[in-house]
Amino acid sequence: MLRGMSVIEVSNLHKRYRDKIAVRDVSFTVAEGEIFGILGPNGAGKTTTVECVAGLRVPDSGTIRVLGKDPRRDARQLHTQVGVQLQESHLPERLKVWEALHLYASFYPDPADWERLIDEWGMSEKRATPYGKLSGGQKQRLFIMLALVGRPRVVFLDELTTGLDPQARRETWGLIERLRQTGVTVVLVTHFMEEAERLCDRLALIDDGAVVAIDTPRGLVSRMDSHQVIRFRVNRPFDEGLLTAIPEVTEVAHDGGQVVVTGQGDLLYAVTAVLARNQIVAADLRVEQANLDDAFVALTGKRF
Ligand SMILES: Nc1ncnc2c1ncn2[C@@H]1O[C@H](COP(=O)(O)OP(=O)(O)OP(=O)(O)O)[C@@H](O)[C@H]1O
Repeated sequence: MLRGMSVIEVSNLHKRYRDKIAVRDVSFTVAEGEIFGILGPNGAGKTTTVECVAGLRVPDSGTIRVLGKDPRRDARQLHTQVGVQLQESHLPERLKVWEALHLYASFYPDPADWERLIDEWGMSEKRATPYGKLSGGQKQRLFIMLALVGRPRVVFLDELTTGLDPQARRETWGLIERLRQTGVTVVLVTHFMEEAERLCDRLALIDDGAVVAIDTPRGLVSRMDSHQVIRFRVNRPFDEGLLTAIPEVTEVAHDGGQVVVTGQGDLLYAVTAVLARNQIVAADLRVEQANLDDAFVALTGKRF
């Protein structure tokens, strides 16, 4: 869903490193206030794309506008409006949380009140803790705060939750959802489907340096709605022809003791009606809903 004007416009981005084409042809726009995900497997070209858009790398061709400006030519003007948290960021081990924020705040003419940021991001108790003593999740919080201390309008977050345990990852997701409420536009690079599904308003699926699809998570998954899977166990042997004769059914298979029926349309109703009519009891019945994983596989023919 587009909420406002485009704050990022990328057209036909291309970038190679010597003989390796990292980004073949990437185009997308990001609207103000969106959380826009760039999702793809390792090596797909996500980081290179974001580094070009953030003005940290020079593309070989293509055009990029961030808040109407060129990230390289207008770097000085954009500096105060764009916050970046890069993959595998590091700080000196002994630098304390407050010192890092104090230092970063000094880079901006009109920084956020970083004492308040510390409170808002639940780091008051860690205020005087050195970077090297923070947990993975706390380090990520600090990096988000550092990306926000210049009061940016656009924030790039690259692989924010990679390396975090599931609980810390979920906590970080909660924090990013809070970012949404501040109205800041977020570009989130990730290779976690679940993360993209939960957080992003829209997503660009990237594979092998090119955009495969751009849509809302729901929109991407709904492309898969024509493909449903039902699993169940039966109380007695039965004639499979009963199921294959159903127009909605495309395939009937077995997985261990389970019957696995694939099909489309109102598959669940059609299958359960036939089973009931034939006095077959379906136990442990489960409908598998398509997710982003399935969408990615269907769109690229690959698994993450
Ligand atoms: N500085 C570089 N020099 C040469 N090749 C590079 C460089 N940086 C990236 N690459 C290659 O370009 C391709 C795209 O890399 P990129 O880091 O943009 O992908 P990614 O989708 O962010 O992957 P990951 O999730 O692993 O970070 C990869 O094949 C990578 O090996």
